[in-house]
Amino acid sequence: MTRAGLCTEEDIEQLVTHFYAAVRQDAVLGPIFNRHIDDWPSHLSKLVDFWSSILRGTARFRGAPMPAHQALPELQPELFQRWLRLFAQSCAAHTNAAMSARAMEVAPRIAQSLWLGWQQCHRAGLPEIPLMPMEAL
Ligand code: HEM
Repeated sequence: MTRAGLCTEEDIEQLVTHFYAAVRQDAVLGPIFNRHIDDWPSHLSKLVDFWSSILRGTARFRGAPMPAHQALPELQPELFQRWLRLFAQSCAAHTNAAMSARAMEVAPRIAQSLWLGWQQCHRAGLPEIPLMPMEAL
């Protein structure tokens, strides 16, 4: 299967829309996202580009996730874990199981990398706090 054959743009739009609707309703993550994001349509469009680049190899994404997350002062491992649990729920609810499986391989690795980068920025010299493995969430 080519990478573009894994899923359609519509599949990705559905996943991103479902996930960020859940995020915005989440008691803990919702207020953080709503504090930092003024323009939701533009955020969702950027996230569709992000996942399209990863899952379909379209190379459309032009952002910089590491500095964007390092600029969020309130990040903690529990927040990444909560993000991953919600993302897993949105993936499980999607009709394209192959796409969801791939997204769930990639998302924990990106979360780990963003959390490591955040700690290097905000906890330099302190012991690294690991994220819990996905199976334990
Ligand atoms: C604790 C968990 C997370 C929180 C609270 C969070 C929050 C945010 C917020 C508020 C923004 C917008 C920043 C801005 O435009 O000023 C953002 C951007 C973004 N997030 Fe997250 N995020 C989390 C985890 C993740 C993970 C695990 C991924 C990927 C798997 C991800 C992917 C992205 C991407 C691609 C952007 C756009 C970055 C850019 O503008 O270049 N986020 N996130």
